[in-house]
Amino acid sequence: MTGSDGSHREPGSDVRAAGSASERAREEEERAVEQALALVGGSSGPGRSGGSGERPSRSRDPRDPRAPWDSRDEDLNAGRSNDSHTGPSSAPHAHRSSGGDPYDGRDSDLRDGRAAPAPGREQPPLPDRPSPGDPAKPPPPSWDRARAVAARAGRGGPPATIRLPLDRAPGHVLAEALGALTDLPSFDTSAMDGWAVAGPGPWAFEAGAGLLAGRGPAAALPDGTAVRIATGARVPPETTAVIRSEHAHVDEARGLLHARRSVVTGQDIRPRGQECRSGEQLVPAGTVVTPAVLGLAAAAGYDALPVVPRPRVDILVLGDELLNAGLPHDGLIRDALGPMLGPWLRALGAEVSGPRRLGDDAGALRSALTSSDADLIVTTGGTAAGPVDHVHPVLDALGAELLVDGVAVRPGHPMLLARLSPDGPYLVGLPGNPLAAVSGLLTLAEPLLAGIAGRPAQDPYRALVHAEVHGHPHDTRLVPVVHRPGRAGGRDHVAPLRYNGPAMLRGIAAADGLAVVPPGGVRSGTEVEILDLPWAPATPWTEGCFT
Ligand SMILES: Nc1nc2c(c(=O)[nH]1)N[C@H]1C(S)=C(S)[C@@H](COP(=O)(O)OP(=O)(O)OC[C@H]3O[C@@H](n4cnc5c(N)ncnc54)[C@H](O)[C@@H]3O)O[C@H]1N2
Ligand code: MOO
Repeated sequence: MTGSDGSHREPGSDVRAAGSASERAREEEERAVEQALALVGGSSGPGRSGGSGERPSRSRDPRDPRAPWDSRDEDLNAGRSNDSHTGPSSAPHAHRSSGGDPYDGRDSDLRDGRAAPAPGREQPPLPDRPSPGDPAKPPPPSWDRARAVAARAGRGGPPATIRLPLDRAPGHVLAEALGALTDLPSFDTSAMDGWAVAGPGPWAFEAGAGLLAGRGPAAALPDGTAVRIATGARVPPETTAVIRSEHAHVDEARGLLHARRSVVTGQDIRPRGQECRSGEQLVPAGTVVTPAVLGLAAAAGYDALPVVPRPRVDILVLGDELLNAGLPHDGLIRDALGPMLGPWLRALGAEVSGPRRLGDDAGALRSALTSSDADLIVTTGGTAAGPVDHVHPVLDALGAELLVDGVAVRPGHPMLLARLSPDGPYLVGLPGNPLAAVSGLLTLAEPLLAGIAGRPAQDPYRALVHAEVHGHPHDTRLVPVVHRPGRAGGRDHVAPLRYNGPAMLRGIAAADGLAVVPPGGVRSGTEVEILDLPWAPATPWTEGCFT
């Protein structure tokens, strides 16, 4: 397999000056570390990145349900500041030159030797580069265009509909609008435990349990009388109000009921049809079936729901160097993608089979592709032009149509989208570098699956960022970020995370989104487009997130 990140320094590969001469020197060094961290978005808090007191806000949804923040960012900060003084992992930030932190993606982005543009600065046009392995290939599509192609491909087929019993419907997308099958409530209902009364009081009443929920219709209530009633019971005809038991005085001796406060006609009665009338649309087609939608559907009379079947996805993991268990040894490494992709794809609404580990075996890949009955095959690794990178040659041999062959995005530029045959499965080829694979998953697989599943595309939104994020000279960068609340009247913002190199998962593991950084980069205090990760609190619900 092709090694892609030979130029990366591993955390700790830079050596910090040990044993500073004086306390002041140490303080100065600490300040320098903080400044370096701020430049790569690894710093947070007052006086570090931004530090102006202005807090950018998550601008998508003012009703953002994100809970007030817990210890997450404190933990991250603690980790960082500890690292910056004692841990090996921050050493590169302390001593790197302004040329680039190995973990902000710049060094891998700069294999062609061009300098990273300063955020927000206009870039001169650059000549087209050859794509991996094939100098004759046209330049790859932009990140936006690649996503649009994938989304359109997903929406291409005729929408399928199945009916699933309620307990199997969560996480699916409604194929049709849900109309109420009944009025809700379906009869006039008491909203409180108390007394149903007719006309002005006091009211004569009879002893006994009175009217309970779930019983048949009661006789009409004569004027001047009252009957005990439970919450949820049918209100008898001619009832003018319900009086809560705590607002009623019962004169047992005289058999009379008195109201302790004035009675308003209709009080504490839920009239039939208050929430909806039969046939009224409750939720539109395309809605994800959440637990709340299930409850509403059940209340409105549904036993089964019309939904779009989940897209079926086969995962094929390529690479002879991969281990399924234990510690890396003898040049072999753990497969990080097999364990990650199944749950991630389920969270995107897919029904997943695999991962199957095929090694670097073109024959095995070919027969796995031709025998698959999935809607989408996701492969990992083997997308580049190394001696055992078999994805392109096998797709060529099968006559597959390449819809996207490389994308102008870092990491992940060798990702691809193909269709094996006009009616056959799609294939998303994820690069082997783990963060590059995440990039391919969100750039190509996510919009394709959303299209197949009838799921509405994630609304793009922007959030403020309190750090400069450097851009690649000509490609979009996807950078792991975490949302942070504004404190002390400040505004919510996102903090870019370190350890965002193509071969690293440490940054994305702490992230709840990816910043979409345009080639010009992003200046501190401005907004950047955010792609939510499936576990971000505001992401549309899917069953996969909960199972
Ligand atoms: N001549 C060129 N070579 C490469 C280029 C290029 O432009 N020209 N691009 C590099 C980039 S960027 C990437 S990304 C990789 C993509 O290569 P492949 O998709 O062929 O991936 P592999 O070579 O199979 O693996 C790359 C890297 O990732 C490790 N890997 C693979 N699978 C896994 C896994 N399941 N879990 C953890 N790690 C995995 C693998 O061992 C390699 O280190 O191509 C570059 N080359
Ligand atoms: O830069 Mo590659 O696309 O490692 O991901």
